[in-house]
Amino acid sequence: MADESLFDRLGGFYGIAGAVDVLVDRLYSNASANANPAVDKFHTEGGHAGFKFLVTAWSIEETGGPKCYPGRDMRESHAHLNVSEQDFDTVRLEIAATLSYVGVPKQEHDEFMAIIDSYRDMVVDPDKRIAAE
Ligand code: HEM
Repeated sequence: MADESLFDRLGGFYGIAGAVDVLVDRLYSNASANANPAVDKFHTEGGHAGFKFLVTAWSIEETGGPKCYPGRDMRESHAHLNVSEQDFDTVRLEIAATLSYVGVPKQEHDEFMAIIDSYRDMVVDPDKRIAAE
């Protein structure tokens, strides 16, 4: 139904948790993401299951599901990572590829990617931000 939330249209808890399961596995072994030493360190130290939980809860809340995200805000949780525009594009590409891989239709794909893009300025380090033309 057109008035269903994005959360519902993505398959609710099970659909979102399933997509994040695939996404985080891909990110942990993504050589381009791990070219950022701070990201590589986090991935090497583990915390795989907890990270999947936080990204799942964030995605549930952002797409109109129940308020259940207990983590830090996006600026605070990425401040120490020196994320460049290129780093963001790497993660963005994995998110888009994962949505495609798990079969999310175009409408829902575009809506979810618009949410991701709205956080770019909070995640990219202010010193590495490339001003929009
Ligand atoms: C809009 C895009 C992004 C979303 C929605 C997102 C989501 C999240 C969430 C929910 C957390 C957990 C926050 C917490 O610990 O309380 C987190 C942490 C983290 N994110 Fe992201 N992230 C995004 C972009 C990125 C990018 C571009 C990178 C790397 C280039 C990245 C790498 C990490 C790492 C390494 C952590 C763990 C930091 C730590 O606890 O030390 N994220 N992210």
